[in-house]
Amino acid sequence: MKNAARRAQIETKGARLVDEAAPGARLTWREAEGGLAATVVLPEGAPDTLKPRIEEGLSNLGATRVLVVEQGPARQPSQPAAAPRGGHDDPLRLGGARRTEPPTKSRPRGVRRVVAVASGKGGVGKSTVASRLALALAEKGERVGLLDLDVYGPSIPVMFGLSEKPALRDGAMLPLRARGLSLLSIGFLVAEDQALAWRGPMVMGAVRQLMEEADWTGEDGAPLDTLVVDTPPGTGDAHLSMIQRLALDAAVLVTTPSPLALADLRRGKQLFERTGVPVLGVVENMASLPGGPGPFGEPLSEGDLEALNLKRLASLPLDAKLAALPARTDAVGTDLLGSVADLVAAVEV
Ligand SMILES: Nc1ncnc2c1ncn2[C@@H]1O[C@H](COP(=O)(O)OP(=O)(O)OP(=O)(O)O)[C@@H](O)[C@H]1O
Repeated sequence: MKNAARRAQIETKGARLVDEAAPGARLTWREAEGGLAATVVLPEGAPDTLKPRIEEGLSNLGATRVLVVEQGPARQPSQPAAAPRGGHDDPLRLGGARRTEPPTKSRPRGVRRVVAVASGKGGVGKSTVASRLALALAEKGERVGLLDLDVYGPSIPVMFGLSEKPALRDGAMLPLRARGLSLLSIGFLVAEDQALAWRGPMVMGAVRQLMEEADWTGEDGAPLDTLVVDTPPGTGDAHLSMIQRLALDAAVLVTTPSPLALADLRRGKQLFERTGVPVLGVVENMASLPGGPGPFGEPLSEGDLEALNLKRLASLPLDAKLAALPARTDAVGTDLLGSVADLVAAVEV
């Protein structure tokens, strides 16, 4: 916003308005759409009537965009993000080159529990595990959503045969439905082959929209029990910046048993724990073929996992049924993740 005096006026009046309406709420501003966008985090348990009041008040003051969210359950404070730097770890500069303040964690609207599925490298089966885990939770009677934030290769649209753009309700993006799941993907907002060509801030804008401006509440008004998040592969700044913005309740790591897996697992575990997110353990993928080890060699040893203080949650074989799209209506491997689903369903929120 060019006019500094006007900006200062909006910020001051906005701060007073939020302070009076909801003492203890946090208000942050950022430049957006040629003006000022506001994000307000209300204290846990704030009455629902506050949100529209604050949205209207700040819009009337001149905010171009207002997002009001409720604080998730208390957890360890997160470390500020490492300085964004681009380069190998962050080719899209998703770290947010212009960020000047630590990000605010937000809990997606209409969601009780958020679980990330993550891997240090691409192609290890993260989306395969995320989609089967979501279906396995749904088979257990949970209301489940799957959020695909994999900017490097969003697979959910193809996996579930979806190509429509999400509808909007009161400015919030509504998930699509398939196989009993609520689904949103970066691939619904941008064609898969275009995602990498996008400039970093544009990609981050789409990611933010999916994380903060979606409403997962069902048509009957009930929230999701669990939102499974398929995160982009990696343990760099891009990843850190993304997970710092989501109020995650737990994470599941996915790996193949390659010699480099241990270093990846260590980095992945550290990344989540640095931001106060408990890691439930590891799903080892493509770990075996009938009668022997899989293409990546022997499974990870108990000793190695113990040294990392990580539990093996499941060990999936290289199997055509896991290569099949989860949109198929017959069983496609959810049985293999049943115990992981039990563990996730037991995560207290
Ligand atoms: N256990 C398995 N058995 C057979 N095929 C598998 C198995 N796990 C994954 N695949 C196949 O391997 C490919 C990569 O899997 P997937 O897309 O899940 O990996 P990813 O880690 O999410 O990759 P990306 O980082 O590119 O998103 C897919 O074609 C998938 O069907």
